[in-house]
Parts: sequence; C-alpha cells; structure tokens
Amino acid sequence: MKAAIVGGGVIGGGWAARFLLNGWDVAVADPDPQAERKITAVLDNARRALPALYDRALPPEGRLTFHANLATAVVGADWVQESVPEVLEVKHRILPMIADAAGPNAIIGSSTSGFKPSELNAVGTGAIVAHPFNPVYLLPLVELVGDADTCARAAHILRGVGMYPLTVRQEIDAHIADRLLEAVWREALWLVKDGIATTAEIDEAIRMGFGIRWAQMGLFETYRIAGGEAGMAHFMAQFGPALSWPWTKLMDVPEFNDDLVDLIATQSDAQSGHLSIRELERLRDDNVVAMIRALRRTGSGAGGVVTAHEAALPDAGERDSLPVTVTRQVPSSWTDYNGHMNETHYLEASSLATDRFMQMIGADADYIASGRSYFTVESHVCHLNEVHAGDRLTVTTQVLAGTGKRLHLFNRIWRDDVLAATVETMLLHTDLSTRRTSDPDPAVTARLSNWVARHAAMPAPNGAGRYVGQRP
Ligand SMILES: NC(=O)C1=CN([C@@H]2O[C@H](COP(=O)(O)OP(=O)(O)OC[C@H]3O[C@@H](n4cnc5c(N)ncnc54)[C@H](O)[C@@H]3O)[C@@H](O)[C@H]2O)C=CC1
Ligand SMILES: C[N+](C)(C)CC(=O)CC(=O)[O-]
Repeated sequence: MKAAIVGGGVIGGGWAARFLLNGWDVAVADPDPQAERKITAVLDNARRALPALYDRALPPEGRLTFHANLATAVVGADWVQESVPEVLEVKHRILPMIADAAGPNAIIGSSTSGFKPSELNAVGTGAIVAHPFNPVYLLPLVELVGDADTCARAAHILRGVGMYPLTVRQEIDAHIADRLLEAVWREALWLVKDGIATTAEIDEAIRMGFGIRWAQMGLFETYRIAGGEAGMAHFMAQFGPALSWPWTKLMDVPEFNDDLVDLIATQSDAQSGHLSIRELERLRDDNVVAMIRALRRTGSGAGGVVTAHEAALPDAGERDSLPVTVTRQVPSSWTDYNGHMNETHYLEASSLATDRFMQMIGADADYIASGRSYFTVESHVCHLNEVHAGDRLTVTTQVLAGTGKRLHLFNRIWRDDVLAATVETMLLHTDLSTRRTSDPDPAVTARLSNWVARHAAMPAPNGAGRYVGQRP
C-alpha cells in the first residue's frame, strides 16, 4: 500500500510516520528544502515511541521517498493526505492538483483543523476531512467528515494503521474536538491576557487535574460520577445554574495582536524554553506511551484501540519448524544503565511466549475464566547476546514434555539471526479455586499431545537442563 503526504510539516510528518511504521510505502511532497531533515527527526522520535505501545512487532517499515513534484508523489497512492497550511486559498490550489494526479479509487483526506468539506470541495475534488491529532503517530483519533461511502472506506483503512476514526454526522466548522479545544484555548488566552494566570499555571491546572481524567473517561462519564450515586441527573441539577453565572468569557475572544503574541510567547519560553522542541516531543511521547499502556490494562479509550489493532496483526508463523510465539520490537524503556535490554525483560518476553503457547493449546482467556490455568514453578534464563532498543525479537517455543499436569517448555529469544537468550521453564496445571495442581481439560491435553508428538523427534536443545555456573 502507498500513502502520499502533501505538506510534510508537523502533521504531514506525523502521518508519514504512522503509515510508514505500519508497513506502507510513503511519498512526501513538500517544496521546503528542510522538509526531509524535519521528517527524519519526527521519524526518529516515532520509531522509539510507536512500537513501544505494542507487545507484538508492527509490520516491517515501508519505503520513504521525497518529491519536489506533487504529481510524482501522488501517482499510484491508495491514500493521499493533504497537510498544507490552514489557508483556504492554498488548499484550493493544492487539492485539484492532487485530484488530477490521484487514481479514481484513492482516498483524498485533508488534515484541516476547521474547514468543512463543502468549503474544501468548492473546487470539486472529492476530498474528505481526515483531521488527526498531534502526534499523529501515537494518538488514534481521526475525525472523518464528508461523503459517507468515502468515509466508510477511509475508516477501514485507518483502523488498519491503528487509528480510531470518528465519523462526524454533520459538517460543522472545526468538527467536534477542535470546538472543544478552541473553547479551552479562548478561556486560557483571557486568563493570561487579564493577568489572572501564567501559561505555566494554566498548564498545571490542566495536567494536575482534569487532564488526567479525560484520557480515560472523557467529559460526560467523568461528570456522571461527579453526580454521586444519583448520577448525571443530579450533576445537571447542581451545576446547570452555573451556566448563567459569570464563570465563562466564551462569548467573545481577546483581540489577537502583537501584544498578546508577545505575552504568551514570553511566558511559554520561560516555562519550557530550556528544552528543544524535539526534547519536548520525546518527553511527551514517553508519557503518552506510558499512559496508553496503562489504559490497555482496562481496555479504556486509546488502550482498547491499540489492543484491537494488535490482535489484527498477522500471525508470525514458524521458524526452524517451531511456532513463533512472540515478535516484538524492544522499547527504550526495556533498556538499562548498561545500554542494553535489562534482564527482567528476557523473562517478560519468555512469559509472553508461554502465554501465547497456552492459547495455542486452548488454555486461553475463557479457559482461565473457567477456573483453570498453568502456574510457572521454575525458569532458567541463559543470556547469550546483547539486545538493544529498537531491535526486533522473535521467540520460538519448543515443548520438551507435556504429560499430565506438567508443561516443560524451551523458549529461544532471537535478535534477527542471533540467538540472544534461552529460557527453560516448567509449569504445572492448577485449579484456580483450590490453588492446587490438577489435570488439564481433555481437550487441552489432546492439543498439547499433538505438539509433544511434533517436537519429540527434534534434538534436545543445546542448553536445556543447564544449571547456574555450568560450563558449556
Ligand atoms: N499543528 C497541529 O497541531 C495540527 C494541524 N492540523 C492541520 O494540518 C495542516 C498542516 O498543519 P501543520 O503541519 O501544523 O503546518 P506546518 O506549517 O507545520 O506544515 C505545512 C507544510 O506544508 C508545506 N507546504 C506549503 N505549501 C505547499 C505546497 N504547495 N505543496 C506541498 N507542501 C506545501 C510547508 O512547506 C510545510 O512543510 C493544517 O491544515 C492544520 O490545520 C491538524 C491537526 C493538528
Ligand atoms: C491547534 N489546532 C487547531 C491545530 C489543533 C488541532 O487541530 C488538533 C490537535 O492536535 O490539537
């Protein structure tokens, strides 16, 4: 699949990373001679952040090309994303050029933050609004506005690259999310202009309180809880009257002039000027990754999107006639003061492989919910080669024994073609209500026996049965 990105600035760079790291070829068209350098910097950040959301490897990266000529970039693309500046005349000039060069089935999305499809298509290009959020390679939301069939096709493609398409029922200036953001932005500008708060104080007011709430429940569910046991009706009854109190200045906007720009920019420099934009991006990305990973535990918000995308990634197949039970990229959070993957994560990778093998023999989530599982009783890790952030790992699982309650596995952790570690592990089938060992369900035993039979003919792995300190 090929994506063309027209306009490779902040947002175009983010789109390029999102498609590229999901295996698409990406062609970028931007007249700025600095565009390639800037996108390379965004990509460096995206490569350390996006794979860290997943417990499985994303597809191999696609091919990235840069083009001075818009038509060369667009030709043959399945998706064209216009991301030029938010100036209607510029979009009106670029969109017909895209439509002329694109194939009839290509989706043309515009990143516009505020223009309606009817405004964009006054020049008749068939574009839809596909409005993303910065950083596009991490945040799943894309607001889709426009022709229903095109939006449905677009939604399918966006889910395939791990995004969350939200189709806006009716076109409106600034769609849904930017109307909300704009309201907060206007009020914040008033607070700074009137000398009530600094930019830093306003940011603390957001991130120490409601900012944390919104990532996991949004506005309405949060306020439902705030109504106490009587829920939303009580919340409305209590705070409804406040709408007519002088809590808000949203009806008018501060005059946009040089004084306001100077005031905000000076305070912002004092607040964050000690860090470069790329450093701030990395700080933001690390925090966002950690938050989305936390949300994966409950399936809330963006966490549920990543989990669903991960489940749809293709199976890894076999290696050396053994099932590949894990493929994943090493996140920087797995590395330590020695500059390589910390020992805990070898066991984590092996544990993920064992979980996958349990699923393959039918000891899956439903089986565990029915009160039966396997407990690990012993593991032995051999560290053979170093692993670094960004390396791709594959883990294979060999069954050494699997009769009765016992499940004896040998997981090999590969860094490309290098054997990085082996983990030999013994598990016992357990009844979760008595917490005592028990025989597995006959269906699990039967599946396991098949694997035992397949692996019985294989030579015993080098290193199986080793103890600490043993010479090779
Ligand atoms: N920055 C943000 O937070 C967000 C921006 N957007 C939208 O994304 C679009 C782009 O915004 P940014 O990336 O922030 O702007 P930007 O200024 O960072 O990038 C715009 C890019 O377009 C390029 N460009 C200008 N004329 C061009 C042409 N004729 N052909 C190809 N490239 C051309 C420029 O060289 C520049 O690299 C806007 O419509 C904006 O509303 C959407 C979501 C968030
Ligand atoms: C400021 N903005 C209107 C360009 C913001 C957006 O459109 C979305 C975002 O990422 O905040």
